[in-house]
Amino acid sequence: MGQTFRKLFDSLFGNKEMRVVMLGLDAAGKTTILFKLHIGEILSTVPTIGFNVEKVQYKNVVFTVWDVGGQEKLRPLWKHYFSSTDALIYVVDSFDKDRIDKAALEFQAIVNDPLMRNSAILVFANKQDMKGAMSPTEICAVLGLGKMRDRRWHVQAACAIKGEGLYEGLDWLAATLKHMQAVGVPTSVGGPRTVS
Ligand SMILES: Nc1nc2c(ncn2[C@@H]2O[C@H](COP(=O)(O)OP(=O)(O)OP(=O)(O)O)[C@@H](O)[C@H]2O)c(=O)[nH]1
Ligand SMILES: [Mg+2]
Repeated sequence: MGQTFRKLFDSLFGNKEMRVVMLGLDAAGKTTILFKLHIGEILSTVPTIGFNVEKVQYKNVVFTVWDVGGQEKLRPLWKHYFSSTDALIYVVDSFDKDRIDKAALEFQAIVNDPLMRNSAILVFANKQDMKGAMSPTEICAVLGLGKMRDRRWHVQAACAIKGEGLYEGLDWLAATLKHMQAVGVPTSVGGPRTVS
């Protein structure tokens, strides 16, 4: 009986736990976003060697966010974080025009991986405070999102150091994941993760 109530409560209020992997080239702003979401202030960040992981609760959804270092030598490790992942947060430095094509290539490799074929995709077009930064529409075009008709994706303008756009992005993610689960669309592929 208790279990039944619990299930009813969860289905009404969406007390869900979601696994999210946050990727992007080095210096895109991933760790800044994680810190800002979790503790609401910015500590200075150093390039992540390996990963940071934090639980962030927002709108009855507990996001376990894996923030994985983005340096070139670390990118081959990204795939170890794909199994059982419900959502990808891909962070782009909108001011780094020199590396936007590289960011797009890495993005395509992630979203085309069989283990990521169901995951919802939130793109943060970060560093919008920088004069001359690419707009979310430009980022959307370069990443090739317009062609991805069978996926749930959203590009969110953000400025991580000021915290702008971050909760709007999570709003979309929470609503999208809840909707996918409510209508029975799978969000993840694979069994329990092996990397800890
Ligand atoms: N101007 C500006 N700088 C930002 C913003 N977000 C992050 N930064 C800066 O970008 C630099 C890199 O940020 P990190 O959060 O460490 O980047 P990362 O994606 O975690 O990098 P790796 O750990 O190497 O993969 C830091 O100096 C941040 O202060 C932003 O919105 N605007
Ligand atoms: Mg980092």
